Amino acid sequence: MDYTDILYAVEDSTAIITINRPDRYNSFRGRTVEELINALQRAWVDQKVACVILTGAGSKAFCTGGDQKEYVETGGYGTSANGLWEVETLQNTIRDIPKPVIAAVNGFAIGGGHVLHVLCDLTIASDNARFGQAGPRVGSFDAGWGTALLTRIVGEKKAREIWFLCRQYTAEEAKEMGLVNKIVPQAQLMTEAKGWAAEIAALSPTAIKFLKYSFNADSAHAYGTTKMAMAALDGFGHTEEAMEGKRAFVEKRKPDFSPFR
Ligand SMILES: CC(C)(COP(=O)(O)OP(=O)(O)OC[C@H]1O[C@@H](n2cnc3c(N)ncnc32)[C@H](O)[C@@H]1OP(=O)(O)O)[C@@H](O)C(=O)NCCC(=O)NCCSC(=O)c1cc(O)c2ccccc2c1O
Repeated sequence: MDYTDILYAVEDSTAIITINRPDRYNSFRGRTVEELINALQRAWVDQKVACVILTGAGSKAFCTGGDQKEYVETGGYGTSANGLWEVETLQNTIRDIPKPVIAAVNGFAIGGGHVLHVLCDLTIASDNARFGQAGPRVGSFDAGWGTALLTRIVGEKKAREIWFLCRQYTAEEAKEMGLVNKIVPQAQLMTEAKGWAAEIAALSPTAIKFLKYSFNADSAHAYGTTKMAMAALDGFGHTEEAMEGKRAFVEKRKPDFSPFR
């Protein structure tokens, strides 16, 4: 597959997947999601690869979730070549790939982009990183993994705060919540992430695989909620309420959800 929205490289034993849409703050559309799944599958089968780093191009954003401009312009995020919108498959692939995935968060991890880092096994953040959910502000909800795993990491009250208030949190605040393993200056982010990946590469891949699957098994029940939420979003995304949120973002104004209470 030729990539337009991401970059893929293998350095030593680490696959580096970079979302490459900096002009859209590395938000994703159907094509991006399809390419990310393909890249993760390449890393999955490549025997040289022990670990994956997921990051974003440029200095502003790791990933800001669904491409709101695309949605307002075209009525959707677009699909894969097979006609499916495969974000659920992307999320499951991050969980299922038997190799650790390290999020190297180099700026905003917001909305569906925040959920991607939550799904990653480890998160290294640059000192300018900002974390948060945005769904309720733009008429969306990336629930399931996005709520259940977040709750496991930060606890019920904080997870509800993150989703219900749509605030942004600094790298330090995210680390205090347990969302981040380490913070480094932005210039050192990839070196640090590659260092962690190299440490993992020196260990038994089979032990790592079964440990990852063991961690996953303990939260696997949330898959059902993810399916329900994604199916519900299919219907909700085109409602006037949801479109008010998306249009407001693109038009750079506050949304008015008052007619929908
Ligand atoms: C990330 C921000 C907080 C940054 O704010 P800041 O003020 O610093 O910068 P700007 O807002 O001016 O942004 C700079 C520039 O980038 C463009 N941009 C940023 N984010 C996006 C985006 N998500 N889509 C498209 N474009 C984006 C922005 O328009 C500016 O461009 P200019 O041309 O004007 O210079 C802030 O940008 C922000 O809040 N961004 C939006 C975050 C957001 O709402 N994300 C989507 C949430 S919904 C979602 O992610 C989602 C996930 C799923 O998995 C789904 C699954 C199934 C169905 C639906 C899903 C879904 O909706």
